[in-house]
Amino acid sequence: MEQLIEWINRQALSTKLKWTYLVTSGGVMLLSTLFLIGIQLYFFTAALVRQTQSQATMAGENLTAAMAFADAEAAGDILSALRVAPDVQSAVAYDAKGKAFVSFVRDPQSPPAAHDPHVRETEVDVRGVSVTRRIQVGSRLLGTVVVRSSVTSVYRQLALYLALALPMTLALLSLSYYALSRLQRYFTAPIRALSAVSEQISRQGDYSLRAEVSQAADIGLLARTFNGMLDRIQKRELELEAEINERKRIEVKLDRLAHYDPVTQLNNRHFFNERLESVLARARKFDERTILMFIDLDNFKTVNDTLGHDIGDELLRLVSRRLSETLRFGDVLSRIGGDEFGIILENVSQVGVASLIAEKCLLKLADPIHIHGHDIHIGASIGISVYPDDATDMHALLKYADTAMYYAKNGGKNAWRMFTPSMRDDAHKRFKLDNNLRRALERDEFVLHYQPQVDLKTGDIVGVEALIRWIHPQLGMVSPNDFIPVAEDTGLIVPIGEWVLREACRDLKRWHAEGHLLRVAVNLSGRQLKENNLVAAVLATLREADVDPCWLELELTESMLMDASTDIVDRLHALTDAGIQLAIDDFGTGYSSMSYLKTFPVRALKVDRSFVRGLPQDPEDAAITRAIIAMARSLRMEIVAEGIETQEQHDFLRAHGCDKSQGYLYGRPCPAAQIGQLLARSGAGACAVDSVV
Ligand SMILES: Nc1nc2c(ncn2[C@@H]2O[C@@H]3COP(=O)(O)O[C@H]4[C@@H](O)[C@H](n5cnc6c(=O)[nH]c(N)nc65)O[C@@H]4COP(=O)(O)O[C@H]3[C@H]2O)c(=O)[nH]1
Repeated sequence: MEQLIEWINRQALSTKLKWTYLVTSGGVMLLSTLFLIGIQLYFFTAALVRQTQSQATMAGENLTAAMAFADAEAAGDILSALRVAPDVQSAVAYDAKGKAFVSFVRDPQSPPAAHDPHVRETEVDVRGVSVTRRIQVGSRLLGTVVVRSSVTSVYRQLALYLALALPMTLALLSLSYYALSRLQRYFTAPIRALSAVSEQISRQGDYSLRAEVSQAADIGLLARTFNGMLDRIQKRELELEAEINERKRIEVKLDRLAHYDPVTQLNNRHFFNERLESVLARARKFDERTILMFIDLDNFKTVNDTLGHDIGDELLRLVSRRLSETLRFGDVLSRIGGDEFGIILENVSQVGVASLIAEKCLLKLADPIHIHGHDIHIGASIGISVYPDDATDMHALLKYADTAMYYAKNGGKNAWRMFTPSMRDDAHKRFKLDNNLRRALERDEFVLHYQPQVDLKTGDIVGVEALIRWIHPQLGMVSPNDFIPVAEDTGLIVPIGEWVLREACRDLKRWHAEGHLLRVAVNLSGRQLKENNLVAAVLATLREADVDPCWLELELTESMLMDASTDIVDRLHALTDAGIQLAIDDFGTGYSSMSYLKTFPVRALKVDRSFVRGLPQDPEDAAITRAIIAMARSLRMEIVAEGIETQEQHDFLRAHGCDKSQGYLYGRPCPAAQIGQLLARSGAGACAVDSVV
């Protein structure tokens, strides 16, 4: 039963309805047929009873004479006459004592109708009808006659009726089944269409499909509601799709931003570090060698500032293309900083490969790069560290490659350097310096020394150069050559430079107050020049110390001017407009082109001591020094020579028209107090140095 209910539940609604109709109508038909059969049975039996009664009555009347005369033969004939009635099975005449007198039996096998004075005159059972009639003359009873008819004919007629009714019922049921199927298909077509659409939607996920709206009120409403629901789902789906697409786009963009450099389309530092980590993990596992290279472009800043950022960007693109052309498939090239590139060479058999690749890179970058009519010469400084030879730790490898690159740059640029253990000590020292430098200012560990500058014509001290010294509590006196580059890298040079200027102005004010009118030269670092408030800060310091700007000379290097942006040029003009003098330090070592000198409001050139060293014997040094002095004259600039150690050098420079000199010959850098004593010895005004002139 449960299985049947389950089966019914599984059927479609249309099938259930169809079978409900069929079972109901089939049941009704069956019941009405049974009812008709019952009625038929009743009427047929009643007719048989009536017929048997009349036959018994007639037989009783006809038997009266034969029974009165005990004429068995005549009585037998009368009963045999009942043969013509097909339903009569037997007829028996009994005498008054109830003894059978004569009988008629159609079928000798079946028993004749028995006489029972106690039963009713008419007796009906399932096999037949028995009717008993009295035979009497007047009030004298002669006997009884019992006629029995069979109900076979009744059953036969009913069977005939059934034989006709049953096929008819089946035919009607089949017909109604067929008609119901057709009707049901017709009526349920909109529902099926609706479910087909919903099934298609769920299969294909296509929410643009719509159900056909039927005219039937209820299903039409259902279809309209269904379509309305689809409208909303489709709208939501489209919104969701747009939202997902937007999200994906942002994710891709963020991923690109996180891992790619938009200018060169190379991977960025973030990716580079991630990749290096995984490459090193692999190298560790398979005992492989990995090479790490840092490439820093030389002079990129100059190009960027002088030719503009568009050309700078294009230059980076072309450089990255050239670098990738030197590498093989699988090597990693990333832009890890403004003008810095990083290379990872995986699974390298020999360390020598690193130098080969570095050479190839330098060679590739040696050819000028043509951009918008400009021929740009760009070199590079390359630092190399090797896993596991130099270090096994990723951070150490990165630091060592950077240190080696720093060495390549400091060694004259356009070169490569492999990391060496001595560099490690240096890097360590730099690191220590960096940490200590931060505290040096607070702990007042800096002192200022001054080196006299002498007028070559008069021999008077006309100025001093302020040179910083760091008295480290453990390391002792640390050379500015060691800590100034670190201070520049870390940005600490800005507060340190401010301190130097403050100190120098204070000392100068004292000397001026003592009547020694001299000028102080202060070194300015490139980092300070980039500070927006440089001019304001310098003028404020001068104001604070009550020193006229004309007594201050700021020393710049050629490289600082070569890299100068328009902002910096404006700043330099603002300084000179305020009355401050500008001098170029270490002149002659940086750039071959002198044309930039016209752009900047420079008043003095300081000939680098490397040219002075060979004077007067070295013809080349002599020629260069003469040329520099001549050029300065034609540009109406003052010329100052550095590093004068001998009388011959002094004489040569004086003879060739050099204005001022500075060097150990006149005095080593010394504390302000000593300079004060030197000035005091020479009396008021500019003082002459005794040892020379
Ligand atoms: N062999 C030799 N050397 C001589 C002679 N005369 C002077 N010198 C040295 O040459 C350097 C001159 O300074 P510089 O070229 O500006 O070069 C300076 C300058 O670039 C930088 N520096 C020093 N003080 C400061 C400062 O306050 N600020 C900035 N930004 N840089 C500074 O450190 C550099 C080195 O300074 P110092 O070690 O004091 O070295 C000084 C000085 O001691 C000589 O006759 N022979």
